Formats: sequence, C-alpha cells, structure tokens
Amino acid sequence: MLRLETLEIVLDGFRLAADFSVPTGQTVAILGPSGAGKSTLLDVIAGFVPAASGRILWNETDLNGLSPGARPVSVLFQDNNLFPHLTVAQNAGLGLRSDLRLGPEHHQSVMDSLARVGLAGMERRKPATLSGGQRSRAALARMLLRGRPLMLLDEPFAALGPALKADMLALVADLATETGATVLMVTHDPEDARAIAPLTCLVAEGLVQPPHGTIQLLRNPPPALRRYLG
Ligand SMILES: Nc1ncnc2c1ncn2[C@@H]1O[C@H](COP(=O)(O)OP(=O)(O)OP(=O)(O)O)[C@@H](O)[C@H]1O
Repeated sequence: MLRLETLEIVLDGFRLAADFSVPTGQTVAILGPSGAGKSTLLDVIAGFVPAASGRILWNETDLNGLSPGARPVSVLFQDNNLFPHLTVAQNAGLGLRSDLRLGPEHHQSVMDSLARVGLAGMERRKPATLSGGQRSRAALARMLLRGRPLMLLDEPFAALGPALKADMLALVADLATETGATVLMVTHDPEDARAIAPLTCLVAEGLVQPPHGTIQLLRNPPPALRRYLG
C-alpha cells in the first residue's frame, strides 16, 4: 500500500497537502487544473523533489530520504526519456542496469519485454526512427524491466492521437494487471481516467483529495472539478 501521511510540499510560494492511502494494485488518475501540483506530487513520491513534512510510506517503509533509484518507483514522462544515441534494446535495457552491462539472461529479458509491448523486430532501431506510439512502447518496456511495484505516469500519452492513446492506455492497464503494479497517472483528460483508473484523486486549491470512484466523481463533480472541466 502507498500511504501519504500528512504530506506537505512547499516550493517557494506553492503549497500542496496530501493525506490518504492507495491500495496495492490500484490504478489512480490524478486530475486537476494546470499548476495545481499534479507533476510535483509525482516528483515528490519519486524522490526528485523533497517533501517539506510528513511521510511517504510504501508497505510501511518510509521513502523520505531514499534516493530516486532506491525507491520502489519507476516514472514515465511524456517525452519518454529515451536516449537518442542508444538502440531500442539498449534504452529498454537501462531498466535492468544503468551501466548496460547485460549478460545473456538480461538480453533475453529485454527481447521478451520488447515483444510484450509490440516492438519485436525493432530492437536495433534508434528512437528517432520510431513513431510516437513506438517510443512510448519502448519506454514501457524499460519500465517493465525495472520491475518496480509503483508506476508513476506523468501525462505519458498526451501527444498521441485518440486511437493510439487508447491503445497505449489499454497496454498500461494490461501491464499493471500482469505485474500487480500500483499506478498513479497524471492526466488532463477525464476520458483517460474513465478508461483505466477506477479511482481518481482531484488536485486543486492546495490539496490532493483522497481517491474517489472515477465514474461517480465525473458524474457528480465537486465544484473544483466542475470548474476545471468547464
Ligand atoms: N522547482 C520548483 N520550484 C518552485 N516552484 C515550482 C517548482 N516546480 C513546480 N513549481 C510550482 O509548483 C506549482 C505546481 O506545478 P506542477 O507542474 O506540479 O502543476 P501541474 O498540476 O502538474 O500543472 P500542469 O497540468 O500544467 O502540468 C506551479 O505553481 C509551479 O510553478
């Protein structure tokens, strides 16, 4: 279980508070206005930004003070964070070892993960030769290989067209089910939440609200969400 316990984030004039739990294996959408703090929340959980106070617990372990690499977390950003000079297989392989010293068993895992995300046969390609969707798939393969139980997605598919985005969301949902991962996904699109996240946290007015049922929340939005949805 992920627990944010009286968590407070303070950055210059910006403040954000959170106090709730997410059960293991759940997929939660993080929805809210621009500048509300959605990305900052993920950055704090991932360890890129320190919390001002409170605890971030993963199965009773406090993550505060652990470096990003030591946390049970992998992050997928919109730009996919692929290295242009590395092949698809090498980019994925970074999920296993950051120095890319991979043995034969690692190579097999890389091939398996690329096949799982639909990139079989593209192992030797460079990111620049891939479509946007294929780049997202390569980043997902790396995430699979990292094998971390907490997946943080920051608007990963915002640049993709609707059909491709739907495919990628379905792939994320399948991978989360297969691996039992807990997923927090920042999105601007309520339809993304509806598609794969049974629960949604609304971020607005300095507060990350505890997860609510997505369908119920969107059917009967509180004032802050109604303002955001327009
Ligand atoms: N390193 C930082 N130092 C100071 N303020 C910051 C820093 N990073 C983010 N902020 C501020 O924190 C607030 C929240 O930003 P954040 O990017 O988390 O919002 P968001 O909800 O993800 O927005 P968007 O939907 O537009 O991506 C903003 O006011 C931003 O300017």
